[in-house]
Amino acid sequence: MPLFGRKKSDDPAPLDRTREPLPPPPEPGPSGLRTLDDHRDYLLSCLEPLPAFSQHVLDALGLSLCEDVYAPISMPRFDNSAMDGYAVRAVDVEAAGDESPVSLPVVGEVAAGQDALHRLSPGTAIKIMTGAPLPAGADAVVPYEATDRGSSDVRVYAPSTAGQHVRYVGEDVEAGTHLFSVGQQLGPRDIGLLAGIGHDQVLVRPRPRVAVVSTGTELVEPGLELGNDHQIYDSNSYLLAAAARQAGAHVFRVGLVSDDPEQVKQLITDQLVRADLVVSTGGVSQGDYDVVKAVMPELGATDFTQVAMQPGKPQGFGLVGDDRTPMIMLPGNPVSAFVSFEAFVRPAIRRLMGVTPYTRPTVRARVTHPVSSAPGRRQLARGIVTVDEDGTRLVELAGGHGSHLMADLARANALVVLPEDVTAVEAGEDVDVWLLDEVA
Ligand SMILES: Nc1nc2c(c(=O)[nH]1)N[C@H]1C(S)=C(S)[C@@H](COP(=O)(O)OP(=O)(O)OC[C@H]3O[C@@H](n4cnc5c(N)ncnc54)[C@H](O)[C@@H]3O)O[C@H]1N2
Ligand code: MOO
Ligand SMILES: [Mg+2]
Repeated sequence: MPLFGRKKSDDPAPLDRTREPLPPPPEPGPSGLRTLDDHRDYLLSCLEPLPAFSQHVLDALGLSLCEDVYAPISMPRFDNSAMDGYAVRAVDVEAAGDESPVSLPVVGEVAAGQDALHRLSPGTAIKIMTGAPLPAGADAVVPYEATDRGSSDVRVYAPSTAGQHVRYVGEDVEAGTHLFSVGQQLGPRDIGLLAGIGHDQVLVRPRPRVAVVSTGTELVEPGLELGNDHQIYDSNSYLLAAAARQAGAHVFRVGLVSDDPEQVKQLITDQLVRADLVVSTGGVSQGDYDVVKAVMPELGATDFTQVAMQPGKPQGFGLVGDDRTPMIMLPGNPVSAFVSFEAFVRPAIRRLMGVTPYTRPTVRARVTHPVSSAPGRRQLARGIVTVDEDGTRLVELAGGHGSHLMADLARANALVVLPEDVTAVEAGEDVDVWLLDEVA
């Protein structure tokens, strides 16, 4: 069954989200706001990995395996040649040298894919190509370069030893070997090995179908004319669709909807037939037109809260519609939306995919300039990480803290994570960072 374009009703065992009530949301932390960790853990506790599908191995790239895989065949399947040359008995050419070549009659030939029809008799040679089965009676291969490449007789100019240039059955993988475990995320080399043992299908968790929606009456689709002096282009649905795709999701970028309660409700409802997760931006703060917060409780999403983080303080979450599809409602400022994606949506996508760890690994880096942070909030500042000639990881901030500063976000390659109780870091101190890109 194709994974793309599948409807939820196609799922072999649709998730039954109706039985278990949601756990109660966590209590506020020391600052009076919910901590980032509590909010993320709460979201994750309300999600379960998607049901497994049998999938073509190539389309399983990046997906999490739902079966243990054992090798049905050995690799190599048979003793074979590692070189183009002549199959011989090593003992027949042990005296060979530049000045004292050994001459052997060539009694046959075997290429890759062919059966080795003849048994090698003592004192003879059989032409053999790389990957061809070693004829019975032979125990070594002499490469062409050590011979005169003769056709009816061959002169061998170098001695050989038993086993030379022979690849033995099972020396790579023995039939029955346990190769892959449940939960393993498949990379290109794994897919090569799966194909090598003959698997065209594997059982994996599918890519979550993630619908991304921007809300805001001021928004205009990129490529269209801005209608008045105060309209802006919708960057969030592109930013988050790209980030979700990079995280492994199959993304539907739904685009934008104005701050009209009925339109927001209708558009979200329309997505529920296909989405495993809905992500929206905007409309979750205190404003008069913050409609997401106003209308989503009618569809079942009720957890609107403030998280002790900067940026990304206002957050919404809930299960919406009859089948209680998870929906994460992020703040509208683009940097807040992105940082919230990293803190909550990326882990949620990974949880749906059954891929661990859910969170980005934290690494350490040395700040090159002093950094300040608001008390009581976990700071997730845009940073630029480099590696100096001693191999020390350095980080400087990319511009200011403003959550509208998109160009600084684009040139950053990391988020600098400062704990809630830290208000200042001096140059030369080490801090935690999440690397967003590979840093040399
Ligand atoms: N009185 C208060 N006002 C605000 C508070 C607060 O605590 N009290 N919090 C501020 C913080 S922090 C954030 S973050 C924002 C969150 O706002 P909303 O989630 O309600 O988002 P909007 O009001 O819809 O938009 C905020 C801002 O972002 C721009 N935006 C929205 N969507 C997009 C998009 N798709 N592409 C580009 N830019 C977008 C929008 O034009 C606004 O400038 O609230 C603060 N206010
Ligand atoms: O929380 Mo807002 O995201 O600080 O700008
Ligand atoms: Mg607002």
